[in-house]
Amino acid sequence: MASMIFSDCSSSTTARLLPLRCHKLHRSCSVLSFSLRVFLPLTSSRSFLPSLSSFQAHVSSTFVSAKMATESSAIVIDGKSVAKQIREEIAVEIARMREATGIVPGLAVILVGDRKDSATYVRNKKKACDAVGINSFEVNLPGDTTEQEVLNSITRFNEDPSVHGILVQLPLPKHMNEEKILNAVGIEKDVDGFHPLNIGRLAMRGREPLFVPCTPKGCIELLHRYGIQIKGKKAVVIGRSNIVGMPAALLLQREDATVTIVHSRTNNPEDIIKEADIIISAVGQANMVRGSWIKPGAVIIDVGINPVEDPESPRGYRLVGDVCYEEVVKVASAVTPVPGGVGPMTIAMLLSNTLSSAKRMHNFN
Ligand SMILES: NC(=O)C1=CN([C@@H]2O[C@H](COP(=O)(O)OP(=O)(O)OC[C@H]3O[C@@H](n4cnc5c(N)ncnc54)[C@H](OP(=O)(O)O)[C@@H]3O)[C@@H](O)[C@H]2O)C=CC1
Ligand SMILES: Nc1nc(=O)c2c([nH]1)NC[C@@H]1CN(c3ccc(C(=O)N[C@@H](CCC(=O)O)C(=O)O)cc3)C=[N+]21
Repeated sequence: MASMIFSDCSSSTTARLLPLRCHKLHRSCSVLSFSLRVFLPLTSSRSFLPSLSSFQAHVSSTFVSAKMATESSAIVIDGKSVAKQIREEIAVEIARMREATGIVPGLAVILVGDRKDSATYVRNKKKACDAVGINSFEVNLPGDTTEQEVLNSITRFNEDPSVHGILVQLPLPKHMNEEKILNAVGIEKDVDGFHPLNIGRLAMRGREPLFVPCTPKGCIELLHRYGIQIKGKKAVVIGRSNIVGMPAALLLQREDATVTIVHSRTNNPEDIIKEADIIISAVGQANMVRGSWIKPGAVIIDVGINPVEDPESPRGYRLVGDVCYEEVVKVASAVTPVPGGVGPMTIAMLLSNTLSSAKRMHNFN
């Protein structure tokens, strides 16, 4: 996690989710002078999962024309609710598979070292597995363990038929060769989608990866489920890491967006970002993207998870995104909050990849 910092943005009003009636009708929102398309969550026909929508059941159309509100005008893309819905869909599928075949999907997580944030993520993944009926296997190794010991655990899980997905929690301790370790995960169990063969296939036209990395997949799934068109749009991805930025850009391109990547050496990033219809930010800098950088009506997916000091919070800090939420919510047409945006989707996609893996291995559709 990035170190804690104060930011101007964090000192203004606290970000709040819009009430659902604002998503639905928009009559309760005050109106500005220009129109925009308002996006409603929907069970995407392109979704990898069957249609099952509880919180959307009352919403009949994909798009509703509406006016932009003067304050807190953007639609809040509610990743927490969408992730919950997806987990429910996955649980139904897992039960169906178990009843038909007796097979229960299994996910193995390898955690090396004692980083608090990593331990929290791993705990949350285990809870999520339990809730949907995935067996979870966990290996905790001390920070000073050898690379060989990590490789041994991977080999064991590669050979274990009750394990359908293997995740090595990142970051690894500095003395370890991340490339060597990630390469050891069998490609058919690479539910993180970090194996170079999966990433290579993602990058190539006409090739299909066995798994798509969870966080970028979660970003695209949110766009689909909110009926936000990607094809033909100008998209900017901020950040080019192997686990988020780069695969997010590849996925957007596969969805027929025209994609630009902004990174730490980009000149005049604001000018490039201002052109974008869709922005995915994965930087790790609290509140970096300001309202003035955004084209009115743009859609913003904020991947950043940044702790900022907050004496009023029980933990002494709270999490904010890369985007100055209070500012962009007034300019964008839709935005993901932090927390409650992309984070829960990452875990939902991990469960989904694990289920797909088990189905593929056992030829179950
Ligand atoms: N919600 C979720 O599920 C997840 C959230 N995260 C969060 O997303 C954020 C990014 O994670 P990750 O991709 O692993 O981070 P990395 O540190 O690996 O990558 C950050 C990227 O941002 C770029 N960058 C850094 N500073 C700037 C800047 N000022 N302007 C433009 N680009 C910049 C870097 O550029 P360069 O390449 O030039 O160095 C790099 O490409 C973090 O906050 C992390 O906690 C991560 C994974 C999952
Ligand atoms: N091999 C590997 N795969 C990963 O997918 C991976 C990883 N390593 N290392 C670390 C990052 C980070 N990551 C997150 C997952 C969920 C939330 C999440 O659920 N966040 C909640 C908030 C949680 C809280 O309050 O602490 C939210 O945004 O609402 C965040 C971050 C996965 N990562």
